[in-house]
Amino acid sequence: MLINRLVVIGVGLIGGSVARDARKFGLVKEIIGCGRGEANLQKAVELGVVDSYTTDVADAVKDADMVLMAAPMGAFESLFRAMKPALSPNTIITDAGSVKGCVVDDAIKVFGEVPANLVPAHPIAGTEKSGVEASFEGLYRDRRVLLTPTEQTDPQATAKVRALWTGIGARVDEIGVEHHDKVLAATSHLPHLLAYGLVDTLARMDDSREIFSYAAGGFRDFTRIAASDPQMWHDINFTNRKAILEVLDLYRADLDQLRHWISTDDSESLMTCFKNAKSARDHFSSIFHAGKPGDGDE
Ligand SMILES: NC(=O)c1ccc[n+]([C@@H]2O[C@H](COP(=O)([O-])OP(=O)(O)OC[C@H]3O[C@@H](n4cnc5c(N)ncnc54)[C@H](O)[C@@H]3O)[C@@H](O)[C@H]2O)c1
Ligand SMILES: O=C(O)C(=O)C[C@]1(C(=O)O)C=C[C@@H](O)C=C1
Repeated sequence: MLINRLVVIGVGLIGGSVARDARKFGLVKEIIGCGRGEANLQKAVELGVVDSYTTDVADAVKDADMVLMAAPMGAFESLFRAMKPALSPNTIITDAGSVKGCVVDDAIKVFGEVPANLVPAHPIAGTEKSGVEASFEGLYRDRRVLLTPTEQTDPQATAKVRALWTGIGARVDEIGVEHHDKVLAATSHLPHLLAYGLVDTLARMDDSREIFSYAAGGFRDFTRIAASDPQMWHDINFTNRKAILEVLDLYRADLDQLRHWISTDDSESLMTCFKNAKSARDHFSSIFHAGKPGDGDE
């Protein structure tokens, strides 16, 4: 058995999906859920996603082999504080958060250094749905998971977290914390910001929301992710502020360029941009296997 007692803090889409597969693949003996919303945790027990739950973080982690933090990024510092008095030095702490630098920073704030058994991780898979009822088996099959161990991280702890993810079918890579946050700002955080921004702009153009009656597949594909949980994305934008602002500024300049080409009838430049973008998007489709809920290319 890889893990005797797994504690999942935040049993939502991501934590719930890991728990389902960890059980299905026989990687864990016991799963304890922990969080704030009792109704969600009760549902998690009813669905068989966790064996039991508690809303007391210290109580949850005290005899854990591994703790998986799958709550919004803004909760991490207070979760570290709450678990600190009860943590055994043998307990591995890992997470599924979308930003990695803040996990390391929050850990240093609370523990005074990066604990040797902290293995920050990020599964690059999800959907726009949230809560345990949105969790499902197979979310991580053939999906990438990025581990960002630090120089202080014990390689045995990293190996165990890697074994959890590969055991549920994911493809695991290791990457530096800063590089992770820059790349994800560009490929995940900026698209979500733009989708939220566009839908809000259109909603404010038309109080009656009549405009949406005439929208179809293009609008749906561009904006699916604006249906994601606002708290989660609020936290991501503030915890990865620097990298997001950098790529947002780059995109703003390019938007101005697009505007300029249209206003000056620069057909060649606009066409070159669209052809480049199509070629890059076709390449992405060829390396990304779609076909799961949320993939958008179905
Ligand atoms: N949704 C995605 O596509 C996706 C993909 C990869 C990683 N992530 C990351 O995974 C984490 C969880 O996202 P999710 O989509 O499962 O969200 P979710 O809303 O489905 O689940 C989050 C859970 O955390 C609980 N929670 C909220 N505040 C808490 C607190 N202070 N203490 C304890 N529990 C708390 C909520 O009750 C909920 O059950 C986030 O950090 C997110 O950035 C999300
Ligand atoms: O498919 C979706 O709905 C997602 O938003 C998943 C997605 C992304 O691809 O940007 C969102 C946040 C993550 O941290 C990882 C994956």
